[in-house]
Amino acid sequence: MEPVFQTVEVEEITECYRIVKRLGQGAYGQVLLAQDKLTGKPFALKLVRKDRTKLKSFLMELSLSISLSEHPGFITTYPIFTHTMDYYAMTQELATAGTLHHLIQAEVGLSEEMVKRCAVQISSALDYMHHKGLVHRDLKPDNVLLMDRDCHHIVLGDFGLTQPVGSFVISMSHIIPYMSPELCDISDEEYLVLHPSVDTWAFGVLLFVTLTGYYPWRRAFSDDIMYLDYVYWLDNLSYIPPPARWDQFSPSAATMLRNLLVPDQSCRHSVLSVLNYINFPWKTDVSGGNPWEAESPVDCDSDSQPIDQEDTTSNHGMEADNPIIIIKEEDAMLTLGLEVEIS
Ligand SMILES: Nc1ncnc2c1ncn2[C@@H]1O[C@H](COP(=O)(O)OP(=O)(O)OP(=O)(O)O)[C@@H](O)[C@H]1O
Repeated sequence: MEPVFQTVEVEEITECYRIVKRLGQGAYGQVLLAQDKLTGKPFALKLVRKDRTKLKSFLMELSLSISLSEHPGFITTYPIFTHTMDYYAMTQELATAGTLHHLIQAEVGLSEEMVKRCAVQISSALDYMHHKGLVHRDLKPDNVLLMDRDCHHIVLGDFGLTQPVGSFVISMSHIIPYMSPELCDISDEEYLVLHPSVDTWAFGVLLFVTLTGYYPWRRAFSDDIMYLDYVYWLDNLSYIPPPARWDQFSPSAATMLRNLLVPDQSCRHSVLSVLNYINFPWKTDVSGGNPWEAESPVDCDSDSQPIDQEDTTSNHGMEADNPIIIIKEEDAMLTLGLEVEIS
């Protein structure tokens, strides 16, 4: 990839920027609200520690972020690479309303209208990436940045894990609820050939979370009872009621989600398939009869393998709730008036 940015080398980041506060903290660095010392313009400054990140990886993320900026569904990243003694830094447009994660109310979620607005914008952004041959790989509410609190304009950020379709992916050190079954299932000696359907799965989980305020499961793996309940339901749709929380969705929304959350990745529908359901209600109409009658199975090409089914009979029925946990570390820091330390 050709470098498309200007390089700035300074001893300390505060030589160029005035740090206002911390916006977020990641595994490899932090994101700060900063102001350009010359123009006073505010922006987000993403700092990554040099001792935890390879220069090549950082430049790859920077280049990808800059090139995706041309689409309105992605955060604008400015073509500047700053490095100090300890950090690599990139500058981005400020998402003034925070992230989707901050907005979701645990055990409640968001209004259907807002979720639909998000669904349209996220599906368009993901479809754009997929057509460029890229997989985001880290779609979750923390990486959906908001330009307004009503979600009329939202964008995707954080391309630290983004890779081309067909890349080899090794097992991750930790598993999160947004990871697809094939990602959760990579053993230490194996790798997965990356496909856009991992984003489709994460998108399905994100819609579930935003509509309910609950995770559907902790991880899409055979040791998770809620995931096993879901898989068991898929195989017995006509005979058993939906697992907990799924009864909050209208049959249309449940079909939409099941088509995204197909355990067999080759049967997952595209992210744009959600648009077919936009004009239908997504939450259950409690005044009606049983909306769960006459369910049809998940669509799957006739060539595709059937869903891998374990005997989960004994696991049927929920034992644990999974409300989402909202950590507002930066809010707490602000309330306490703590300084953001930065060299
Ligand atoms: N452009 C931005 N405007 C406002 N806030 C931002 C912006 N970019 C990131 N943030 C905040 O910083 C947090 C971390 O950002 P980001 O995910 O890019 O960093 P990261 O180090 O890759 O994090 P992680 O390791 O969790 O993936 C976001 O969840 C968000 O709260």
